[in-house]
Amino acid sequence: MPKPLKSKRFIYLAWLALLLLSYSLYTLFWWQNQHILHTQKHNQIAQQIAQLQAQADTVLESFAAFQSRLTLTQDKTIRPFAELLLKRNPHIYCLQTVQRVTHSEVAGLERTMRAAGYRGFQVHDFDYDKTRKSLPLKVSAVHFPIVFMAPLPREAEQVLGLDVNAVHFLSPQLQNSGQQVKGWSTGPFRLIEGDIAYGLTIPVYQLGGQNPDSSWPLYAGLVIKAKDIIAKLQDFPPGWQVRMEYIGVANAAQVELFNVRAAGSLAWLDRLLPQIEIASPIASDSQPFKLYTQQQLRWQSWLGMVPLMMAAFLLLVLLLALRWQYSERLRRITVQRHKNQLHRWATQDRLTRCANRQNFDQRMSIASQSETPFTLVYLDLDYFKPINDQYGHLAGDAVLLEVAQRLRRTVRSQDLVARWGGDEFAILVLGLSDQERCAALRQALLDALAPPFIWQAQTLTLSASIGIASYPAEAQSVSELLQLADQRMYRHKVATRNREVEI
Ligand SMILES: Nc1nc2c(ncn2[C@@H]2O[C@H](COP(=O)(O)OP(=O)(O)OP(=O)(O)O)[C@@H](O)[C@H]2O)c(=O)[nH]1
Repeated sequence: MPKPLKSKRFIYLAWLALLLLSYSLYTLFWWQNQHILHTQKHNQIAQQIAQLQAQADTVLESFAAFQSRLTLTQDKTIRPFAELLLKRNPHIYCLQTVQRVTHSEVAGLERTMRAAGYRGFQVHDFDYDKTRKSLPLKVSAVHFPIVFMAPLPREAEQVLGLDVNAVHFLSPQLQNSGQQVKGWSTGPFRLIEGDIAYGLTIPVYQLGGQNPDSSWPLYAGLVIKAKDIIAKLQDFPPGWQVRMEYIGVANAAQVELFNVRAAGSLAWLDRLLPQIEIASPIASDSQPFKLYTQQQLRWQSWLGMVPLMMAAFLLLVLLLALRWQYSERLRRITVQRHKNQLHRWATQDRLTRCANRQNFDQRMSIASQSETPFTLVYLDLDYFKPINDQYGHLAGDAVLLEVAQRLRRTVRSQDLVARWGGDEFAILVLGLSDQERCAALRQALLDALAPPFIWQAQTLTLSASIGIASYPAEAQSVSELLQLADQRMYRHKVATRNREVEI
């Protein structure tokens, strides 16, 4: 049959569509979830870096405050303090002081430092030659020698007094530092040993010190290696890439501080999935950096929740199947109830719930065809019309219902009581044919109707005329039987009337 096949195909398609929809929703939910998780992790990293920056600022400020009470030649006092600070903040690579001197003052500074105990003190250029030896000092108006405070480099004699004048990342700020009162960060630069680092510098307000040319003569500085920042960050899950860029000056020579990928390889299938990318500035006045995080999404995380999803889907299917089965059962029950009702309406009288005339006719023909002897009792209520007229139709209905119940109570369960129409009833009594028993039945019926019926505090008297005829003893056919019973009932009615008239 083409119809069920079509609807079956529709059901399969509907399920497929539902499955696809569920997986699409699941993927959307997963994407959202991954985005939230990524944002949380990104913020966590940004917060960790901001904390390191705040620590670096504090260290530098305390170092500068300490230095403000001392001169550079008193570095024997400064150095232990600087070492202590570094011990407590291992992510800081080194602490240093930077002095601003004019070209003519360089020789004087070298003399003072040598006299203070640094016999090899000499101001060099910042750059090294191929053998890693410092280059001689270039001639320029102002120099910025660096004195390393902690840790003390191995070749201290050689390193002490390096000049940062030529250093692209520091020089411009130092030159203009007359206006600077706050600390500032350098862009990223490569240390001599190859690591990427960045520096922080802050003017030292020397108490009672000289300030000959309105520029700050002394600065405190520190250096942080990028890899020390990375070491402080938590491990990144596979598929992650974290990058930090300097955003302080637009034309900085090097902007990237670090760019790390998480360990662990990705499956080639993962590359089919999209990536999540977030960028945010790191909140710090002196250290303008921007953090970028990128994550290659992985099938592994997508599959992670699939069993749960499958379970939810199967549960849904199960619930729908149960619901369908339940509604199918409900539908069948409703159809059956409907059929029963239709059957009742076809065979029963609506008011009295007795059999109706068609049903009664059918039962009589069945009995006559199977040659079962039976008796027909035909009963017509007396003076029913006046009840209707006097008390109304509702009273008449109540009387008809009461009569039907009394008749049913009087006969056996296998006998059939029917409402013939109006105020007429018929009873089919199977197997009854002898005269005496018929007379007894008539009397029983009259007795059943005899008690008065109380309707809304009104006492109503019930009586009926009864005609009885037996098949096949007294009639050859059903119609003959009906006629005979009717005649006898009528005769009974007339006789009753005459008696009443006589009385
Ligand atoms: N309340 C009610 N009245 C009905 C119903 N069907 C028929 N009747 C009424 O029953 C009455 C029957 O008429 P009759 O048989 O002449 O009334 P009756 O007073 O019993 O007359 P007799 O048989 O000569 O005693 C009519 O007035 C009909 O309107 C019904 O379903 N409900």
